[in-house]
Amino acid sequence: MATDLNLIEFHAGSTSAMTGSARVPGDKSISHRSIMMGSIADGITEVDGFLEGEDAISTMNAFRAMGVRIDGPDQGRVKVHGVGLHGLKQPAAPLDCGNSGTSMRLISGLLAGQGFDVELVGDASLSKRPMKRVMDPLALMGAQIEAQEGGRPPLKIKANKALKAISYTLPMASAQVKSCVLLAGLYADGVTETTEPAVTRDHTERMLRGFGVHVETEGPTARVRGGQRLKATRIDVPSDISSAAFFMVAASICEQADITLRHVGLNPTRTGVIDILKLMGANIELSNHAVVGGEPVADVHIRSAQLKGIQIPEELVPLAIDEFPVIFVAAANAVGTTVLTGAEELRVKESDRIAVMADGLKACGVNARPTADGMVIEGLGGKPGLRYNATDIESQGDHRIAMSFTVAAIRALGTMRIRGAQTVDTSFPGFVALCQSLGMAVQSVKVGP
Ligand SMILES: O=C(O)C1=C[C@@H](OP(=O)(O)O)[C@@H](O)[C@H](O)C1
Ligand SMILES: C=C(OP(=O)(O)O)C(=O)O
Repeated sequence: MATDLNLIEFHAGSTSAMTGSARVPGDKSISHRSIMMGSIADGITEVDGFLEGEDAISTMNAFRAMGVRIDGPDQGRVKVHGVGLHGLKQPAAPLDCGNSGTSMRLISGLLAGQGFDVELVGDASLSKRPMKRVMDPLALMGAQIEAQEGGRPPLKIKANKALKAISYTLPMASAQVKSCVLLAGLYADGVTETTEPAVTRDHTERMLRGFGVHVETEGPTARVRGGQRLKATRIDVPSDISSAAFFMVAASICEQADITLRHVGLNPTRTGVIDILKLMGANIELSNHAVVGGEPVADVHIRSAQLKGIQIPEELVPLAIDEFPVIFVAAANAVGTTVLTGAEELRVKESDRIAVMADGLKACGVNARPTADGMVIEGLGGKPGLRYNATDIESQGDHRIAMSFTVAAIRALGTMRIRGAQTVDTSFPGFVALCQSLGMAVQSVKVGP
């Protein structure tokens, strides 16, 4: 996708009331993994609630190109006809991971131990993101991978059917790196072990177990023995808490809001955003708790609240890593100062989310000071009636930037134009319709060819 072009703009205006209930689309992390594991399983895996966003579709197309039959998606239903642990075939062309870091990093782990050469490419944003973090452990396992200057995509992976098991301590808190090594570990001789410096999302470990693989976890360490076969299963994908987060903040900062988000995935390695918003004084209640396919879910009820600035606890950072763009919007509307530290990973996402959010908030009249590993934001919420300036925002090829400023517009003085907003389809197809259904004043306007 041409992420640097302005094809779609969102025109978002102030909103004083939000009501209703909604179900946001399926979890992106779980959707990717359902295709990857379904593809190398024995038998047919049926998936419900699959995210029909471009990132998950990139993963789907990559496995189709390696000979896997995948039916759907049809209203969230997908059938993956697994080819078994050693059944993937060499693709005829490079695999296009689009905008998706998860696709490139997890697939490189799965493909490091295959009997064929393969190349992984991505769009302009993905082509700037660091891949050395997965190349280093895979090289220790004996994989041969070439990248561009500075370890950037494209990645060329050489055929190699003799991976060695390793014991790897991750230098950064990254579920993508952990998952990459564990997936490569399925093809290694012996037990592969990862140790993470802080808790990160554990969907890979949970889903591997769902496919009958024995994964041992002990504190920060996960272990998998190579050669275990995966048995096809059913997967019910919960709604993505990262997508729900936009409405948690929207309803919190809106003057009169009372909304419910249904069936949201509440895996404890993902709920940092709820903890952070509650520390800021948000009015969030959970009900209808259930467990689907090994993942906890619940309905999330949010009402308006006067938020206050906080020092964000560092241990919550990896548990809310994708939600910081919209947490910054919450902070901009709080009373007092919010300080984030220990979040340098935000600089290597689809955009540099510290720099891009600070620039956008400053253009809105908010005092936002970026730091090397976070941000200091002086909230405007304490001054009754003070609303920030409406302004134009560039999404910079980053879906979460586009959606965060759509939420920010709730308290803008006039209409905000969010440029390059087509990128939202990577993780949240139907975003604008869902905003409208809850009462937000936003339009999608086609401006490009
Ligand atoms: O494993 C995953 O599905 C993801 C892990 C996180 O990335 P990192 O591992 O780079 O922190 C997150 O930002 C990304 O959206 C999805
Ligand atoms: C960082 C993200 O995704 P990915 O790394 O898969 O591109 C995200 O969705 O915010």
